[in-house]
Amino acid sequence: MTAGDERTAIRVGGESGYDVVVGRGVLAELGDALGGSVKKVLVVHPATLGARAAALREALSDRFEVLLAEVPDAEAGKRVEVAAFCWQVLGQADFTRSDAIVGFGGGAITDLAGFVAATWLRGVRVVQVPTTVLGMVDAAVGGKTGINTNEGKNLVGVFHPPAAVLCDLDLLDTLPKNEILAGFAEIVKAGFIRYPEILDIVEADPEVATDPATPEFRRVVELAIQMKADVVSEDLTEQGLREILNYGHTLGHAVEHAERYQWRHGAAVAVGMMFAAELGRLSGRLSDEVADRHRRVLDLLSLPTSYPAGRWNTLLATMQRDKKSRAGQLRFIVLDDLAKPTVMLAPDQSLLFAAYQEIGS
Ligand SMILES: NC(=O)c1ccc[n+]([C@@H]2O[C@H](COP(=O)([O-])OP(=O)(O)OC[C@H]3O[C@@H](n4cnc5c(N)ncnc54)[C@H](O)[C@@H]3O)[C@@H](O)[C@H]2O)c1
Ligand SMILES: O=C(O)C(=O)C[C@@H](O)[C@H](O)[C@H](O)COP(=O)(O)O
Ligand SMILES: [Zn+2]
Repeated sequence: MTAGDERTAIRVGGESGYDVVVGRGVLAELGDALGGSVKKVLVVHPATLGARAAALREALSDRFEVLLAEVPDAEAGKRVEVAAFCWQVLGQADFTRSDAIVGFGGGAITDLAGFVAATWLRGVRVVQVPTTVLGMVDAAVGGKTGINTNEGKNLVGVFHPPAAVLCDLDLLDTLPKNEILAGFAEIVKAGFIRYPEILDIVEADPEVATDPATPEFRRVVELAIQMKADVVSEDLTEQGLREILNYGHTLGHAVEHAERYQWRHGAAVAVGMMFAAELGRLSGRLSDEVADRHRRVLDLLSLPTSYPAGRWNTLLATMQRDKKSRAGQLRFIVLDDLAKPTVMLAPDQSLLFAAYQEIGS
């Protein structure tokens, strides 16, 4: 790993291995990443990135026939109607199995584009070009694709690894600060479950850590990607180890659903990690010191650490529908210590409620 400006390639192993490339200007590698046998390319993007998507089409046009699909922003794009719109575009353009899709946007877009690629003709090539911090460190890596339903978050999806992930840090120049901070929730997650060095860097100076121009930013981004790459290399389809990536997500997804997706995913995960830390503390697994560190680090990043106390019943009902719940039993990732995540199966209702009271506002 590097802290400088050069290109880094982080390998994801498994049956169909691929590189996650990080650096400035790496978008120029897209043509090669798509590959020589591809003829047509569909770039899925939100309106915010319309001008950049048009420039991308121009840059690729000497090698490929490039189509653009502008889709609704953020969670509004992760709907079956939007996937159907993309399928229609692919059908009308006679896309074959040797053509490819590019997800060009934040995590919502890469989830949608990956899902469309996984389902079109039972699976075509996808190259992910994440344009948010969250997309780079988490969503675009690992092949988990999906859309939401009225009942909950990511309830429909397929594991479909990308052919490559290009994280061009130049794309972050236009990303608003609150989006950078939301992405840091997943980076902090990587800090708690695998690389405490991330927490040290954020605590040392959160301004420096969250500034895409600094080596500290590059370091935490690469550590988070490395963590995810290692985990999904070992367990693509979440038979075991991969579950740790859900730290903070059981409650986090329920918060997103309760807020009708008006909260950033990262903000909801921040609250979810606070809840998981309290579950760990109250069950006697986690020290006060590590539990308290959650609040300190998330506060430094201006991420939320509490949620209105009266919403428990709604959140509980949504958590029961989460895909981590099995045979009616809730599952949470909790910590025994820093970098020691484990599964807590079917915790007592009174423990859950007590943990929720601790984060209630
Ligand atoms: N598949 C996975 O493993 C995985 C992992 C983590 C999160 N996710 C999913 O990712 C989604 C959240 O991703 P997100 O936080 O990137 O949100 P997002 O995709 O909604 O993007 C956030 C906002 O940033 C804007 N934007 C994107 N790139 C920009 C740029 N370069 N400049 C200016 N604006 C830009 C978008 O238009 C959008 O309004 C959630 O749906 C979550 O479930 C998936
Ligand atoms: O890649 C994973 O696995 C994760 O759990 C990463 C999470 O950050 C991400 O939000 C993921 O989409 C959640 O997965 P889900 O299966 O709980 O929907
Ligand atoms: Zn997440």
